[in-house]
Parts: sequence; structure tokens; C-alpha cells
Amino acid sequence: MEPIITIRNLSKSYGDKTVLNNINLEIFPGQIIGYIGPNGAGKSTTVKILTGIIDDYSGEVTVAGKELRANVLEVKRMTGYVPELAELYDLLTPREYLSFIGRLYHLPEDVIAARAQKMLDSFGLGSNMDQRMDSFSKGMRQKVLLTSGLLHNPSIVILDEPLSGLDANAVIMVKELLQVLKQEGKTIFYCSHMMDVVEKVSDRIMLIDKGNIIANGTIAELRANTNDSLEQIFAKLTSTEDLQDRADAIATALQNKDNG
Ligand SMILES: Nc1ncnc2c1ncn2[C@@H]1O[C@H](COP(=O)(O)OP(=O)(O)OP(=O)(O)O)[C@@H](O)[C@H]1O
Repeated sequence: MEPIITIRNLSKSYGDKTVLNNINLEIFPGQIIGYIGPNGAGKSTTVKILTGIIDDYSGEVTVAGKELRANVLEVKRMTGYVPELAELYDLLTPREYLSFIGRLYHLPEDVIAARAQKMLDSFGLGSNMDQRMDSFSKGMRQKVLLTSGLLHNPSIVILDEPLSGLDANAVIMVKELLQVLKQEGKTIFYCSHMMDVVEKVSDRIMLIDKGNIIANGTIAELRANTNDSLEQIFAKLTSTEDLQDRADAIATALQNKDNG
């Protein structure tokens, strides 16, 4: 099978700071990829490149056989992106917002209206279609964002902390939804710090640290015959100091009267 996304020798710097250091990845269709790494590792930068937001990188990115920079509109059409902490136009209602997003993707009005209604009904927001989103809770906004990222039925879905703010039932529903999308052959690139969820949902886990891919495999491969959880694997691979010592140091800093 051909990879749907191929990343070759991808590097990106801000000034003299290297943020992605010659990374190579192949992502196959119909898989859920858990993309994990410590704060500042380069996850969002990778996602911004894959979604065409950043284009001043070196190396080669190919999506569905097309070179990304030369075919960015086509790639955007086949990609759905749900960013973390995204700004919604919250003076709009979900109906207005989703209509606006759908038109950006050239979807017919009736298709937008039907999909938006069905998806928001499923999220339990059907009766909020005509309410301004400035009154919405974090979880309600997240549901609208998920809907907007999927509205054009993309074959690649890029999710950044998609469960952020969702209640327990919505979390179960979104995890189920990921499985359904996968069964339809869609590729899901799932960035998260929630190791227990990543461990459960991902077919393959890619771990980035300081701009380098330091692990890439199934959870069984990453475990390498240990019984470690993904959280333990993550700590072993990315942490140089004892985390308990660091927590103690933070608590001690608070107790120190000299600090004001
Ligand atoms: N616009 C920018 N200008 C300068 N440096 C940046 C810029 N955006 C990101 N960086 C730097 O690039 C590095 C990687 O950032 P990135 O946002 O990709 O990390 P991340 O893995 O997504 O982290 P987090 O888990 O905290 O979201 C960080 O050191 C960050 O400070």
C-alpha cells in the first residue's frame, strides 16, 4: 500500500532555532496515528506544515501522491483540521458558522445544512443551532469545531487535543467516531498529551522530542516486551530528570519565603 502522507528530510527553523530536525515519516491510509511529544517538541509545527499554514520549510512533503507546496489547495480540500484552542467567530450561530465554513469548501447550501444539523444533533447541540456561540461552554465550542473540521468529509483528519473540554459521554462518542472514520478508510493524525487515550485509539504512535522522531511503531513495538504503559514509555524516552524531583522543587520554591 502507498503511504497517504510521506515526509522526507523535513526541517523547519525559526531564526537560528531548529524546531524540526530532518524528520522522516510515512503515514498509511486507514490508520489512526498518535502524534505525541513534550511541550515545544514540534507537534504543532508539523501539523501547521501538513495543513499548509506554514510553507517555509525544507524537505519534501507528499500528500496522496501530490507535492504539498505545489498542490496546497487540493491538499486542503482533502484535509480536515481541528486546531486546539481555536478561535470561533463566536458572534455567529453554529448554523451561520458552519455555513461559512462549508462555503469555503464549495459545498452546496443544502448539503451544508443537512450535515450540520445531523452532526450537531448527534453531539446533542441540535437545539443550539441558532444560538450565538459567545454563550457556549468550552465543550459546546469544541463540538462545533469538530463538526466544522469534518463537514467537507475529508479523507485526512488532523486533530489537536480533540477531546479538550468534552464531557465523559462526548469523549466516548468521539472515540467511537474515530473508529468509524477509520473504517471508512480515512487517515487520522491525532495529537494529544492524553497518553491513556492515545494508547487506546492509535494504530501507530510517533513520538517527537526536540524536533526529532525518537520512536515510531505500534504500541506493542514501543513496549518491546515490557508491560510499560505509553505514559511510562513517554517518560523514559523524553525525560532526563526524575519528575518527582522536579515536582518537589516546584513545591519547595513555593515554600521559600525569599521568593516573596
Ligand atoms: N512563530 C514562532 N516563532 C518562534 N518560535 C516558534 C514559533 N512557533 C513555535 N516556535 C517554537 O518551536 C518549538 C516547537 O513548537 P510547537 O508549537 O511545534 O511545539 P508542540 O510540540 O506543539 O508543543 P505543545 O505540546 O506545547 O503544544 C518551540 O520551541 C516553540 O517555542
